Amino acid sequence: MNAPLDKKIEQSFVTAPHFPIYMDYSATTPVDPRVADKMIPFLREQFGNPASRSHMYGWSAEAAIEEARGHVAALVGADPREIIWTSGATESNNLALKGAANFYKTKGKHIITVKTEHKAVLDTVRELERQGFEATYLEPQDNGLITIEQLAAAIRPDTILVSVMLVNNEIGVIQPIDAIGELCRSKGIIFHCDAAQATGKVHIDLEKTKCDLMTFTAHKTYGPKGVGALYVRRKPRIRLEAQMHGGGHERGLRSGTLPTHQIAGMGEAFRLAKIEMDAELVRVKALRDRLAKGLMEIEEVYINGDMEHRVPHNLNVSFNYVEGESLIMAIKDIAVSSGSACTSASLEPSYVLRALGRSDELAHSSIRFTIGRFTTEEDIDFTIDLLKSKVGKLRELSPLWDMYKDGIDISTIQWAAH
Ligand SMILES: Cc1ncc(COP(=O)(O)O)c(C=O)c1O
Ligand code: FES
Repeated sequence: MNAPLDKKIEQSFVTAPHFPIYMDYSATTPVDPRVADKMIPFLREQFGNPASRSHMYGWSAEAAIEEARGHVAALVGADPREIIWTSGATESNNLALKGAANFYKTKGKHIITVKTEHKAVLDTVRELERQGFEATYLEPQDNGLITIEQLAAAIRPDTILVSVMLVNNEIGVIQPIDAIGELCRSKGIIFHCDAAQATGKVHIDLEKTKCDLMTFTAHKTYGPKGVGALYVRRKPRIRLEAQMHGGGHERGLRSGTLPTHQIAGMGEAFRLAKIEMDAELVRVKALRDRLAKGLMEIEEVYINGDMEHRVPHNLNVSFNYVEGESLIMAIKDIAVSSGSACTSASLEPSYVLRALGRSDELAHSSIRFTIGRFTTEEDIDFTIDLLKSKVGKLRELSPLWDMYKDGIDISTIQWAAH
């Protein structure tokens, strides 16, 4: 896995002389061609700076931005004035957490989050700890979900902020954000939710859900990379300390010239998601269930995370007695990941699966399949056949598999220290 990039690409074209079937939709999605078409005019004729108030170029860019703001707001039941453009979910999480913690620090310094959050939340909370805030990291249950009782027990008089994601990027489980919102509101605590993986997959209604800050990104929902948004509630009004200073764009909350083409793309992607979501979820779920059924025909396969409270496009599976990285190398014809894209560069077992109580071995032998808008039934059937054959071959080489087959309980073996 650690060969130079050009070597890796070259080798992979030897074993699979074409682009592999894409099953990594949670790392990023392809841009929908309709989204790309929407973006192009803002790179060509309508290239104006949306902040230019004195001519047609500026006005048309500004109009595109406000149209897109409306589409993003409409998908999540927000007022367009509650949507602040950012460069993606990482920035939105930083702005939400640092912005709220610093604005409200005189009220208290305690923050609650969950061990299985994305690094863009965990590392930001760690940074806040370095600045003098205190944090509690909730441990999810074996199914990946937290309970409302757990959260209630962690709340202290000085808790100012709770951050719980809507959909987990590795295992796809959906956290109970309606109940979390109710509890936080009743205690006067700000509730931030990272919904990067949720748009177009879970119905979000911020008129109903008592969430104060919500993070979005375009590139997980068939939009371009490098653009996102932060929802900032107006009623009751949530205040933030800006993290980016400059020209005072986005009502002073996020300075910087707005990337019109990116934003127009995000707006179009979210507009399409709203229209097509219900039909798409049914189609994708049928494909995911077909994949799950096929893979479960292999012996010693475990699904990670709750299957009921879960987005329909995610399947995270551990193939016991097979090393995850070797399996990924053996199945070059499909593009999957052994965890989340950001952490797959390290060979550490997934911290998300570890937090669910999975052993190192099972965490190491896990693969995340995430499918989507352009996945076909043929892709699924090909994947099942490929996995059946490669898992079988790798196990033939595994002494542990032989022992398991001979009925030896491996957990009782005393391994030599090294
Ligand atoms: C849950 C979650 N939050 C945040 C991010 C970071 O998003 P972005 O790439 O837009 O910064 C991701 C992407 O992997 C994610 O899955
Ligand atoms: S791309 Fe999802 S973890 Fe970074």
